[in-house]
Amino acid sequence: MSLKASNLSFRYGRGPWLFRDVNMTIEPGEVVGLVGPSGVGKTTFARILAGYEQPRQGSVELDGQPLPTDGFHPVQLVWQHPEQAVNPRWRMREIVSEGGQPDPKLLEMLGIQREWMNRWPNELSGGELQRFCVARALGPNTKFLIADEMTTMLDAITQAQIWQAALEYAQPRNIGLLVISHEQLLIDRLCSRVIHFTEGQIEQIKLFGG
Ligand SMILES: Nc1ncnc2c1ncn2[C@@H]1O[C@H](COP(=O)(O)OP(=O)(O)OP(=O)(O)O)[C@@H](O)[C@H]1O
Repeated sequence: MSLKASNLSFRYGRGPWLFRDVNMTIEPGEVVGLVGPSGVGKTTFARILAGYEQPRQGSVELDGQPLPTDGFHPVQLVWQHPEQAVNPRWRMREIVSEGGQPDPKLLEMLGIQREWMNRWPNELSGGELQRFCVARALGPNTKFLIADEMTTMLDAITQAQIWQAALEYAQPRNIGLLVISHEQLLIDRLCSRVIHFTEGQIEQIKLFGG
């Protein structure tokens, strides 16, 4: 069940091409880093993989099949602004089960307290809200998780707790992870492979530890 991007090209409107003919494959259970300078197109690339944006050229396939255009998306994206990723009119209980009932074990691993379930999104801190977004993204049908600066705005302890839970939960389930971050230490610690996104292309793929 690999996630494969083939010859992906994208530009906004008539603007310059952000990237052209990008090829990338992530295997199930793999933890891959994606790094590159600000504004180079990493978030846009992530949005295409998760089905929020259509490529101008090329395709994204999961296990050789096009990604579904409706229903639950097997490639889930968590980005750095949880408050913009939730419906403010829903209670947390509804939000977290948007893609299916979350595993209670995962909620516990993420430190989600039962009493938070009845709250509205604006009654939680950014870190508490992001825990819910991670729980929602690691739903029962998720095959790949794209973490786009997922813990950038959080303190070191919360950051470590969320990553530990995400990895501990994803790995035995063979969920692949794409970690987009400017924090080199985080990338070094988590990823077995790092993709460098530079002007318009994926420039090199560096392998660690085989
Ligand atoms: N909806 C949009 N319409 C037009 N241009 C956009 C749009 N969204 C992003 N861009 C532009 O596309 C370029 C790439 O943005 P993107 O957010 O994908 O980069 P990034 O590599 O993730 O950057 P960062 O590391 O700062 O998050 C930027 O120049 C940005 O201004």
